[in-house]
Amino acid sequence: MHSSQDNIYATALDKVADFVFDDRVAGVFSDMIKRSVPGYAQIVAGIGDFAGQFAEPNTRLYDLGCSLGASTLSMRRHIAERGCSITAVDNSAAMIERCREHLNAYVSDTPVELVCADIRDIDIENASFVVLNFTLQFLPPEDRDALLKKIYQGLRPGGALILSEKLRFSDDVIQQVIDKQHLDFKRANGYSELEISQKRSAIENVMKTDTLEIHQQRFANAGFRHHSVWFQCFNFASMVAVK
Ligand SMILES: Nc1ncnc2c1ncn2[C@@H]1O[C@H](C[S@+](CC[C@H]([NH3+])C(=O)[O-])CC(=O)[O-])[C@@H](O)[C@H]1O
Ligand SMILES: O=C(O)C(=O)Cc1ccccc1
Repeated sequence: MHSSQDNIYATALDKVADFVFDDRVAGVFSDMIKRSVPGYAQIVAGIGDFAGQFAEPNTRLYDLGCSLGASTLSMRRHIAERGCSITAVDNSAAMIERCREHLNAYVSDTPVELVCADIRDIDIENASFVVLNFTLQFLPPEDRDALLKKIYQGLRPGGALILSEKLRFSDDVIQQVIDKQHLDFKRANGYSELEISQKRSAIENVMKTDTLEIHQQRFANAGFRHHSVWFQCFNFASMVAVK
């Protein structure tokens, strides 16, 4: 197992294709997400702490859009209850393959079921804890409400959902000043202007961000009466919702 530096957008491309989670991206993903998402490490650590708080004996925990398994590993380290299992799902075969290697590199009493599937097609049952760590933003916007409803239905009373997302701001001035902070974060992490702009073109059609207000409305529509942002750095936020 090795992780390489992300230089996917370092050379000028004639045409920037839509971003996909293929083998090439999977191979550099740890580096890419750390250098692109401010607060990522703190959020993943927090997900582990929340898992420790919400895991109930003989229940399931879900990591939806698990990529290389960072959130699953963090959850697994904090589960002290008996009879828990984690279901980690991603529809990228390249991610699932590498995720399996990461999980096998550590020992744990908590079993992980790794599923290569679309999170819109899986059943969610007997869940004490569900994680969507930067995954909902990749679903077509019209499919997001149904997924949150399915999660709410699959959660046990007192169970929780963690939803982390890149936010968009309806106020244009705020959008611009906070986006500048994110761009500076990427520059400080060694991304060139070319890399930043080509990546931006690659994700603009596949990652449609919502405002915080839309997320709050979606939680309420799904049935969640308790929800709050628990972490935010610039335009990246993580929310907790409790059934
Ligand atoms: N419909 C879908 N069904 C299943 N998987 C999907 C779908 N759409 C996208 N994905 C998967 O969601 C993941 C999003 S990355 C999550 C990071 C991780 N949670 C982490 O804590 O490190 C976030 C990012 O790249 O910004 C990718 O692995 C996709 O293949
Ligand atoms: O890179 C960015 O600018 C982002 O907004 C976040 C991101 C991180 C990893 C894959 C896709 C998007």
